[in-house]
Amino acid sequence: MYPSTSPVLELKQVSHRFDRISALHHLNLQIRSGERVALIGSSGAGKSTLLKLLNGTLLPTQGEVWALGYPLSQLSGSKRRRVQRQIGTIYQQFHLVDNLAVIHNVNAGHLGTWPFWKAALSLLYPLEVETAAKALHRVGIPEKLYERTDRLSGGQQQRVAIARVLVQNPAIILADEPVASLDPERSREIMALLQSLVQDLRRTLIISLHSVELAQIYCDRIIGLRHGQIMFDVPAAQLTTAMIDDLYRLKSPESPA
Ligand SMILES: Nc1ncnc2c1ncn2[C@@H]1O[C@H](COP(=O)(O)OP(=O)(O)OP(=O)(O)O)[C@@H](O)[C@H]1O
Repeated sequence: MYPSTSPVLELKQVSHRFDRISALHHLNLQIRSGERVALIGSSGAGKSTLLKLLNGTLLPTQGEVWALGYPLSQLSGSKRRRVQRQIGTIYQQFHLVDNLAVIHNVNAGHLGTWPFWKAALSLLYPLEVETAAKALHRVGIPEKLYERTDRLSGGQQQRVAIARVLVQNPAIILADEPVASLDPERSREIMALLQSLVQDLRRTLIISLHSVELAQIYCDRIIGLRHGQIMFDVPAAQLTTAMIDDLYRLKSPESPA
């Protein structure tokens, strides 16, 4: 069992470059179990890159990312995948298979643990129906179990993506702008759902958001990223207008007017 006092995610002097673009520079960060952390900052600040480093989709070009006590870049493929199964990710574009019934998309949460034959069989005769139904019930759309996914609204599709993560049952949930495609009311509903799920299930949430307001309402810690660096890392209640203005300012102070 992973000790609850240790950080569940840790970045030690992490930098990441894409060829000539330096996306993140020398980040140091610790995230503890149960925290709800929002990443905010302008387009291109490095939020998605940071989330990809945290779930091991990308390995840093410098430094080390530790997840649940393991240094990701030093793990063999199978060991890294085992740690990655403990980290579920939700995306802006849902990443669902449109022409399949909802149950198959929810069951995709088992793909990290099911052998190939089981996944293939389940496409013909859905397996673990009760688990999928429970997850859909938890996200508020139990009646959609056998509906074709592309017949659902954007908000409902995001609920399916969240149900898939529930089935995966990870310790950590990452969300990359999960409400960016939704209207304000649907955005608040999805944020409230994520907040209640991670609280009830005692999970950790790291979420990138374009809305500072949503970050303040639904998260307890806010990290501001600017040009690949951490500008601030504060409890949500301590975020000030000046900090927000500084974060989204178009020019840096040293730039000529
Ligand atoms: N695959 C890639 N190849 C090259 N450059 C990349 C790649 N992915 C991201 N970048 C660059 O890295 C920097 C950080 O991008 P990133 O997507 O992490 O920002 P972001 O804060 O998530 O932006 P947004 O809010 O628009 O999603 C940007 O300069 C971007 O152009």
